Amino acid sequence: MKILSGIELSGYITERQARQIRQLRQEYKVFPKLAIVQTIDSLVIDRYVHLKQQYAKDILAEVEVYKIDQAKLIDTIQRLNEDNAVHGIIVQLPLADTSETEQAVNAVIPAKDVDGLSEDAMLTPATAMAIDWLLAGYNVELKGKNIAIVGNGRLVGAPLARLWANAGLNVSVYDDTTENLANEIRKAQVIVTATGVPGLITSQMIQPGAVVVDAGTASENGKLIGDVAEDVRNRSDVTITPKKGGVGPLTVTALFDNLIQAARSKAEEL
Ligand SMILES: Nc1nc(=O)c2c([nH]1)NC[C@@H]1CN(c3ccc(C(=O)N[C@@H](CCC(=O)O)C(=O)O)cc3)C=[N+]21
Repeated sequence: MKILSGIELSGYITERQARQIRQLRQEYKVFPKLAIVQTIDSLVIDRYVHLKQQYAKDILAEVEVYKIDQAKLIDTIQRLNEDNAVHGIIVQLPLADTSETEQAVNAVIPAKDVDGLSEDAMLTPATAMAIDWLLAGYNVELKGKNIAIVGNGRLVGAPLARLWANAGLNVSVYDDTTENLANEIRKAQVIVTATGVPGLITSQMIQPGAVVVDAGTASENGKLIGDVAEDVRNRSDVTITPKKGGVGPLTVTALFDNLIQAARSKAEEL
């Protein structure tokens, strides 16, 4: 088993980001700030938010967390849209009431949409960017390969499929309800999975020498658990993301790359 280490790759990018932020602060007096809006009080969500705050500290970015009642969500987003000191806004998903997800992510103005989740997003969605970086960083050639994306969610599957289809790659999108999922996935040399169904992807679905990216984030007893079954990790021919330190940390890094870009656009206006 060969490992695709997101944490290792992110180390290099973090250094570059710290330099970029130092320059923005010193030369332009722009202090990149991310606002995180959260409507659920849960340990898992709190931990994700905490990871972003920790990362920000390392690169000298600023983070403000708004834990609010969902009734105030749209108002809060609009206020942050207008706040000149805020360069990026993320609506931490899931929302307490998921029926408003569409409306909420679309309320973020495109220039500050560092998650890249709204319909008119200008920036690349962070998780898609992270997975793209990870494979490029480990020299995994995507051109000419059959790529299976399992899961068509708003955070990972859908934006990644769009990114890669636009790049002319051969992507097929499935989910946990696809009939004969095993047969479909077996055709792929590269598999990205983000369904949140633990153990969905088993060894018998995976062709020899395949590359597997597990971006599933189900949680069981407060522990993060991916989509890939244990038997896949026992294979010596497969290249795969680790249980910890895979896509997750790179997603945070990608998010801050978008924040830096948003802050730079602001600096150029000055
Ligand atoms: N609007 C929005 N944007 C998001 O980007 C977003 C979101 N909502 N909602 C929740 C998911 C989840 N997510 C993760 C980020 C980092 C790790 C991460 O770094 N995980 C560590 C482990 C962390 C630990 O459990 O200690 C790892 O994989 O090694 C995981 C998951 C971002 N999300």
